[in-house]
Parts: sequence; C-alpha cells; structure tokens
Amino acid sequence: MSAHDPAPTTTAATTAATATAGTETDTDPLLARERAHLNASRAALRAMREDVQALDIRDVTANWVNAAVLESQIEDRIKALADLSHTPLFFGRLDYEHVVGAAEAEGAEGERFYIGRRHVHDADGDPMVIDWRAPVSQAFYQASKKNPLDVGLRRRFGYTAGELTAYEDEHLSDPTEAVHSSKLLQAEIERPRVGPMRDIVATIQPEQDEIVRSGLSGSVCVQGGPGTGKTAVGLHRVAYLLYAHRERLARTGTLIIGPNASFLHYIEQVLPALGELEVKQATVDELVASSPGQVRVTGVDSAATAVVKGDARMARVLRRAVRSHVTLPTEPVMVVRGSRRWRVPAYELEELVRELLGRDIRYGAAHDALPQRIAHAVLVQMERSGEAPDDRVQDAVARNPAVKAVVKAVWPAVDPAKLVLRLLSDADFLAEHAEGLLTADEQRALLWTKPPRSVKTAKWASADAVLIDEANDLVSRTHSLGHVVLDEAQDLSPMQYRAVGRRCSTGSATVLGDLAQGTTPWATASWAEALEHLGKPDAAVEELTAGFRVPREVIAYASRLLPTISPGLTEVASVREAPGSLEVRPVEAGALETAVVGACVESLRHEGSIGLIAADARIPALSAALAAADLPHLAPGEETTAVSRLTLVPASLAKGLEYDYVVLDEPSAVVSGEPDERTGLRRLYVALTRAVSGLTVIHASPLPDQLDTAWAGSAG
Ligand SMILES: Nc1ncnc2c1ncn2[C@@H]1O[C@H](COP(=O)(O)OP(=O)(O)OP(=O)(O)O)[C@@H](O)[C@H]1O
Repeated sequence: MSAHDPAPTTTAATTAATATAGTETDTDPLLARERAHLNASRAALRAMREDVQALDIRDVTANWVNAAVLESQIEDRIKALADLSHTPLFFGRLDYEHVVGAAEAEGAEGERFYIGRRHVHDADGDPMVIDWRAPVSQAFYQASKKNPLDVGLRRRFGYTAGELTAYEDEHLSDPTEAVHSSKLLQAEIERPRVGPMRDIVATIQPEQDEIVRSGLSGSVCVQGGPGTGKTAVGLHRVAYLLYAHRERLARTGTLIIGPNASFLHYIEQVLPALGELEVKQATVDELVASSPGQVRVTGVDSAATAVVKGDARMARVLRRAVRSHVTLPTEPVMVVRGSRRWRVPAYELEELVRELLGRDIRYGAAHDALPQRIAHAVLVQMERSGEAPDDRVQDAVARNPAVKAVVKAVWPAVDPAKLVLRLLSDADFLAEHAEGLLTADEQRALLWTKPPRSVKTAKWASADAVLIDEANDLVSRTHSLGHVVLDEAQDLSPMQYRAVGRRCSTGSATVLGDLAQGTTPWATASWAEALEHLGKPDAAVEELTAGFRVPREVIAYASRLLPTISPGLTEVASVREAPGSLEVRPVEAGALETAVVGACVESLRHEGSIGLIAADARIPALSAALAAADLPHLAPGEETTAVSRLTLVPASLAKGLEYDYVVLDEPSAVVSGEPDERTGLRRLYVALTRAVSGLTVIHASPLPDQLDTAWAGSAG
C-alpha cells in the first residue's frame, strides 16, 4: 500500500491504525518507509544538535558578557534540539495536491510534509519535519472532507513505546471514501493519565485550533464545560504565539495565570515539551505580591468582607482616596536664585495643579511633573526679564527647596499600603471616599474591628493585596506584558480582573473558564462583565462543547446540577467512545471510610491515576483511614508515578485536575463545606467532573436532591 494506493483506504486505515509493533505491520512496506523517514529525521536532528554543540564562539564574541549570553542561548538551543524518546518527532503527514505557495510554506517547499513538535532539516537545509505551528501545518488540523484545503492525504501516526507502529489515512479529496472517526484520537484521549498534563499537538480539534491560532492583537475568551480542553488550548495558544511573534513576545513577555500552585505544577511541563522554556506562571496572589511595596498576606476575610473588597466600586473609592491628597495651593512660591527672587503666584500654581488633575495621568507621574511645571513658570519669567536660561536652570529650579516644599504640601507622595490601611481602619476617611459608592453596611464590612498599628503588623488578607495593587497602579503605571493567559477565570473578583488587566493593558489576553465552575462568592456571572473589568470588552467569546475527559455517563450525571448552578449553559458532549463507569454506592454511616478505602483499592486495580476527592474537612479522617489500610497517598500537585498513583484531593483544590479513576467521598459534605448551596453544588460539579475513566460516588448521608431525584441509574 502506498500513499496514493487506490486500495479501500478506510479498511487499510483501520487495519493500520489498530496494528501494533511486532505484528504483520512489520512487513508493511509503507510503515517501513515511514519508519525510515523517522530514522532519517532523528539522524538529521542529531546532526543539527551536533552542529550547535560544535559552535566555537571564541572568535565571534567581543566580551565576556556577550559570550555568556550567547553560551546560554546555545545551551537552550541544545536542550530544544534533544530527541526525546517518549515524544515522537512527527505525528502526522500532509500530502497536498499541488505545490504549496511560498507564503504558506515558510521554510518548507513541496507538497508532502511531516508535521511534528519542531522543525528538522537535513544537511542541505531541506525540511524533514515541519513545526506544527507553521502555516503549512494548519491544514493538518483544519482540512476536512467538506473543505479539503488542497490536501489529498492526511496521515496520522500512532506510536507504541516510542516506536512508530500505526497510521491512519484520510483521502480528503476522494468523494468515495467515507468519513470515519479517528481511532488514534480515541486512543490518545483514552490513554491513562499518569504524570503531569501532556500536550495535545497531535490531536488538536478544528474548533480548538481556531482559538490556538487566533491573532496576537485580539483577546479571546473561551467558555467551556469541564474537560473541553480550555487549559490545553490556552497552553498551545501560548506556544503558537511564541512561534508566530517570537521577537515581540521575547521583548514584552508572556504569563500564564492559574488558580493555585498544585494546578500550575500540573500544567508546567506542557510548554517545555513543546520547546518553550521561557513562559512564566503565577497565581493572581503571586502576581500582586510581586508588585513594589506589597504586604505579606497572613489574614483571611469573611466572605462578606471579601466580596466588598473585590467589588469594582473599590477602584473608585481608591481613586478618590489617592486624589484626595492633592490640595489646591493658597500661597505663592518664592524661588531665590543668586540675587534674584522669582515669585509664582498662588493662582498660577493652582492652574498648574488643576491642569495635572484634569489630564488623568498617574498620581506619581503628576507628582514628578509638578516641580518641572513650576520651574517652567519661573523660566518664563526669567526669559521675560531678559535672561536666557537653559534646561539645566530648569532642573535646578525644580530641585529648589521652596519648590520641593510646595510640591510636598500640594501633591504629596502616597504610599499605597498606608493608604489602604487608613481606608480599612479610619471610618471617617472611608466614609468620605465611599460616599455614594458603598452603603453603610458595606463600609462596616470593610473596617477592621481592631485597627492594626502599622502596615507591618496588620493581618492583611489576599483581597487587601489586590486593593494595594490597584492603589499602586493609581500612583504609577503597572508594567504590561505582551500576552496573558488567564485560566479558571470565572473565580476572579472584579478587582482581581482589574489586576490581571493591568498586566496586559498594552497586550492581549486569553481568558479561559466555565461559569458553572465558579466557586468563589464573587465568581463572575457573565463573561461580558468579566471582560469589562479586565479592560478587554471587545474580546471574542468562543464556546467549546466537546468533552475530552469525562465519559458520557459521568458527565450526564454531573450535568443534572447544571440547571441549578448555571441555568442556560450547554451540557458537555463527551467525545469519548469508551463507556466509562459510574457507580453510586450508599453505605451505612459508620462504614463510610471503610467503603471509601475499599473503592480506592478497587480503582488501583486499574491502570492510571486515582483521585480520592473529599470535602476539605474530611481530609484528615480519610488520610488516617488510608494510612491505616497501608495505602500511601500523594497531595495534589505531587506527581503521580507508576508506583504512586493515589492522590487525596481536598475538593477546594480539585479544579483543573483530572484522574483516570475518581472516588468521591460524601457529596453532601462537599456541598455543606461551602458558605451557600449554589457554591456547594458548583464545588460538587467540579469534583464530579475530574474522572477520565470511572467515577465511584460513596455516600452515607443523602445525596443532594438535584443528583438524587433525577437519578434512576445504577445507585446501590
Ligand atoms: N484535542 C484533544 N486531543 C486529545 N486530548 C485532548 C484534546 N483536548 C483536550 N484533551 C484532553 O482532555 C483533558 C481535559 O482538558 P483540559 O484540562 O484542557 O480541559 P478544561 O476545559 O481546562 O477542563 P476543566 O474545566 O475541568 O479545567 C486533558 O487531558 C486534555 O489533554
């Protein structure tokens, strides 16, 4: 069989796709040819690596600083050129019907292309593998029978233990060939999930690809139910943007924001596996903690207080409070230089101050500009009286003690942390600036019952750090990055959106989330609102509805909660063909832990990772029960390995994570662990949607009505 063999391809494809190494496929000449290309590509990659290793930089660098920079660049390149045995060099092939035009081909010529994670060329510079992000590769993800994009053949390759063992062909321009679903995609989705998150380059779906490749200048917001690939899409989008706009983003920077450290740890391998080593990751708390003059967070707010602190109206309160430091001058300023005295009258100073207030520049920038403005007024007088002062004179006047004194009185420096401290401790000061914005109750919720003595001794909560960050930005502009990916965005407060928005004010953002998974008291109700706070109201909102994680039966069960927790949201349509399993087991009150441990033991008989998810308050009891049964377990974020596969997951940390088999302990405890029922049910929805292959729910207390009444399945 050859690439252009008229043999019935569906059969050939199916046979080939399901074939494994060591079977008759070893004699398949086509597979042999593809393996030969793989070996030749590997050899070419080795040669590329050796070329870089052999580089002698002694003659080209003028000094040691340049040499050090160049050396580290070379080291990175050597790392990027490593041939990783567990990541195949290419995963697909495209045979175009015609030679591809120069614009799309970029670094590749001809009509046949092998698509892989990186570009590989032979000794003559001819391409052997094309980067998946190159324009010519896009058809691999987008071409269809309906719109073949000039692709005659799309071939997907299957690997077993690093060996090329299977392929699957689609003759897109052949009207007689039936459309069939990809077995390799199914195999990839169903592969056990041990270890950190993996890349999905080989199987990105068309609707995902559109988001991945959307331009750098626009912001995108993706709403998608659990397991629809939002995180995967966000990470691949970063990889794509770095490829398409490498120089610009190297200058401006990219950042991925996730909900907590264990989640960030779970996703941190994806970009390095795609050759991108430079992307930073942070939580919102870490982000604001890194701004200048920040405080140490040691306190916790009540939900009611945190909601007020996170409300966008706080930005206006802070703005008023910052600007309240400006007082209009009532006295003239007298500058003495040599034998002469120059007087700027109060009304002229007032004009300067009013002009700066009206220009809406940052408070700190105006503070820095005012001395120069006053000096300019003095210079005008000097010129009028026949002197010819230059810039140095203006600078000297600006530094004159009389000018400094008037600036200090009129436009004093503001310390953001001290300002927030005063707002939260001084009822009159707060009332003055919150008037017409916050109710008396809201103001009371903000005030510390026992005001701290100083910034250092205050028990700052994380919402306070966000307020300080806002105040910081009112004083001096926050540095903006080129692109920010914000994952699990539904959980941010308006003030947190503003904090993230500042970090991409001159760049763009990818916002990923699911309104139904919002579990903070301030979780966003609509994307339009969230994007407004982020400062990207024009971002395109896309929806992903195909689910790649949760089996059909399990997602259907979890979706019974949707009408209560997020009416109007589309239920995820699972693309998983394997049926998966769902079991709901009621047990006697005293037998809960034993039943849970038993379910973990059963799950461990399967391949892959196991997550035991429970209400946070239940974790100590379950940890003890696992220990008593000699079942070692990990904490979320700790990497599962072939020997250590069971993780005990507090429900509050389950978001974004996934396990092959999930045992869910006592759903009603997960719900009652939250301040209100809707948040509790949303937390439960998150917990119910972490399973890739099977979910066992164990309960001693009645299940929430939404799950129970509608459920006529295998309970018991
Ligand atoms: N096109 C794809 N091919 C193969 N696997 C995919 C694809 N898209 C997503 N997946 C896999 O599906 C799983 C869920 O993806 P991901 O975690 O990105 O979903 P999510 O929408 O962020 O979920 P959640 O809302 O629960 O955070 C992951 O294992 C991911 O690798």
